[in-house]
Amino acid sequence: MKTAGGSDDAKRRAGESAADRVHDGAVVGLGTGSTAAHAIRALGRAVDAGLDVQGVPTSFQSRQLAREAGVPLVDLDDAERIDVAIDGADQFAGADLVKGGGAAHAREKVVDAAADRLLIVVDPSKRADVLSHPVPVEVLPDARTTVARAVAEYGGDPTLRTAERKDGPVVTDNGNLVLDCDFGAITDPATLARQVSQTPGVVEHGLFVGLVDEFHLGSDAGVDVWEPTG
Ligand SMILES: O=C[C@H](O)[C@H](O)[C@H](O)COP(=O)(O)O
Repeated sequence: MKTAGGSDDAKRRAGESAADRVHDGAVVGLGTGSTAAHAIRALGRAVDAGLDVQGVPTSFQSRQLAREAGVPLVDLDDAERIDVAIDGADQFAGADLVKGGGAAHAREKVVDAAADRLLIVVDPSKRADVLSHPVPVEVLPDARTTVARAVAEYGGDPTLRTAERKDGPVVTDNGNLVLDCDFGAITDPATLARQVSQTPGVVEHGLFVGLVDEFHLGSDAGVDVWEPTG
């Protein structure tokens, strides 16, 4: 599992803090990544202690982890509602995020946007004044070149994500490819998000604009919780 970034203790504090917010009877979106994994494990312990929840996984990884932790699952298309989603981020600035370091951002965005409340769990290494992390763009395999050309026209530098323990590209849970697109400093995330979304062949991108209800930032000292403004 990807563990880059801050300390595991900081991630654990953030994940446990968000899991504490989940009420009995809730349907919970289960984000992907090393920080959301701590929330899933904490939910599993809460289920052992009697909490009644159903989890909606956002990836193969979060489904497996939830199974191991004992969190009962419901598929996204069977869930009548999602009360709260808990998810990580690769970078945040103000209320906006870059996600998709684990290539799970397409399903994450569907679940996170459908949730009544989205709680984002992060550590201090994710904080920025302006977003500048390369934006993962999931593309239909045949559209890789045309999307890469369009991204270059928007001022981005696209790189096909390659696998670490397989020759060739990363293939997402949805059977698609990922272009990591470096736009430098992203001063207008909403406009860039619209441009990339409108590009034929793009399945989903990792810019999450205006979706967050609450941040849980774990550090070695504790957890800060706040609601973004604007
Ligand atoms: O595709 C993966 C997700 O968007 C993750 O939530 C994101 O990459 C953050 O992961 P981590 O908590 O491991 O840094």
